[in-house]
Amino acid sequence: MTAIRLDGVSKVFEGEHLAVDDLSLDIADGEFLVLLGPSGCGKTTLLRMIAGLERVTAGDVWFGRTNGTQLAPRDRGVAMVFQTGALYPNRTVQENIMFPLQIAGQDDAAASSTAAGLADVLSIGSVLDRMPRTLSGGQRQRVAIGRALVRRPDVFLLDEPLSNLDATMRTELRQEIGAMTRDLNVTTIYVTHDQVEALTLADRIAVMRDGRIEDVGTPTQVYNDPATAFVAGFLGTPRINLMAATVHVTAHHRVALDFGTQSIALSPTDRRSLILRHHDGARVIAGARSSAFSLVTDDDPANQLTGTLRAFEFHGQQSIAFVQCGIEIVDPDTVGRIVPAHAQQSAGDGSTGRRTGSDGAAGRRTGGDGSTSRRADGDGSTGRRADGDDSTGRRADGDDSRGRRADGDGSGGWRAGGDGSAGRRTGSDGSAGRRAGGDRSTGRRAGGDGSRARGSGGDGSADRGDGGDSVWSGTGMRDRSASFVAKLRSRLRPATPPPAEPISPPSHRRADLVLELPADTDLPRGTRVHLALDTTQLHIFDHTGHRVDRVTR
Ligand SMILES: Nc1ncnc2c1ncn2[C@@H]1O[C@H](COP(=O)(O)OP(=O)(O)OP(=O)(O)O)[C@@H](O)[C@H]1O
Repeated sequence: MTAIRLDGVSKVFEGEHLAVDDLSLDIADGEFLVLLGPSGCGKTTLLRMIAGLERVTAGDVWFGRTNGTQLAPRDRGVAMVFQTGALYPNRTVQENIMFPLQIAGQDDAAASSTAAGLADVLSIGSVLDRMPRTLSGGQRQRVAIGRALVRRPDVFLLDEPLSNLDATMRTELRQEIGAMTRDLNVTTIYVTHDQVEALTLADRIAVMRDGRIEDVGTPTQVYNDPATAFVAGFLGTPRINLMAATVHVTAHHRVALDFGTQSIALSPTDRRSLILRHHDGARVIAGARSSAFSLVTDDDPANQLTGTLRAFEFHGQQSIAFVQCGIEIVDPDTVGRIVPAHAQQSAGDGSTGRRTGSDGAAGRRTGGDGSTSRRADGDGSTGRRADGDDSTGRRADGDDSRGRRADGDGSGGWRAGGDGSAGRRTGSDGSAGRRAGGDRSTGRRAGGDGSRARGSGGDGSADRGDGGDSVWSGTGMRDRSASFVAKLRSRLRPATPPPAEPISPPSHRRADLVLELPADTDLPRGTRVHLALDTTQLHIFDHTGHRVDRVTR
């Protein structure tokens, strides 16, 4: 059992591929934290850096008061379960589970008894003598979990453990993982791109994009009060409707959101009105989940949007309506994505912010067009050697990048409103203190013996790790690499002055509002529909996708 602190952690893969970008986060002792995000955002890389299976290019990983950045995997008190629980094929279920205890020197009788007890808890007591090849996928994952937990690790890491299971098995095992980790009170980090798993399991969810945390909070917070348009779009089915709007301030300081052919008024007492009335003409994004809309009749005086029902789908429990209102709909996946400087320049013709945005993002992540340009700028390794700076350089660069981001956020004149730093801010604000190790720490602590050696990777992760590599053990080397990361980042986002438009403009990929309606709603296609919009349920983002009203966790 231990708290974890990630302090400015970055990972650069070969080819200047920045997979994790200056990420800071506190995870409380006993907390269940879910890393949620789309494929390729850096979740697994981050998990592997915590496990010691991947070198940290810059930053530090703390386990309690111990700086574990240089610790070998087996010395971290960490156990990890992978997507496909790798088992020893020639050992029975019981032998698989008891193996870590045997390695630790426990006698066979005691190890066997502990393994059998744990197998019962995991509902695999009846298959103790079976070989792994005869098990279902769900049973195999249970064995892998048992083997990881048998030595009571301080930290339990799970990387998409349910992704190969069918829906029923996922639900079942998901609930068991939740119950078991709470009973054991082990600090758990769980990687998934499945929002249901995240919302149902987590004490807190950290939503990642492009190697950074965009938002972190309880499931209710990130769902009901998302810090960015991307987070709002990632959580919830159907996806939130993100409508491009222009702020219109009347002579009487009333604020309306103008969607082109139609508009809605905000209540004068709405706190967003108080912010937006200073931003007449600003482009914003109004996010409304389906629940914010209700079907009304034409003469209803409420704030209304009118449209034509283009399609209507029966989904059993409810129906989904696609309503054309002539409103530009913003794609949550691209809004606010940072465009590398070279991609902006090379886009040149300005024809397509959209294309620039996605090329830029891909380039940065895959070393596609982006890496070519970067090399032209100068080789990363040369920069690193030439720099050869100490930690001061790193901190200066780091601060610089933070400041730059804050500037960038506000480039649309939104500095007073949303600074968009919620992820970073909440990630490092000592939220550990808030959770205070959970109310559930007592039982677990009483049960464990607290020894660090205890949890040394029951899954054999120690054998696979490279965290003890002596090349990386020198402080100077790490600081130089930190400096390298800062340099690399500065090429992605130029330091000063901030580019006029560092953020890819929102792209609009669909023209329908998507609404959930009762299953028995009877509406033919082509019907003219009137939708009342409850503006108190609106989330309003600036053009970079950050909330205009500050999100504090
Ligand atoms: N060993 C590696 N060498 C180079 N690039 C890598 C390596 N491992 C991961 N990457 C890249 O780093 C980025 C982050 O990968 P990572 O596996 O951490 O993402 P993820 O969020 O876990 O994705 P998924 O949900 O698909 O597993 C990806 O673009 C990936 O291609």
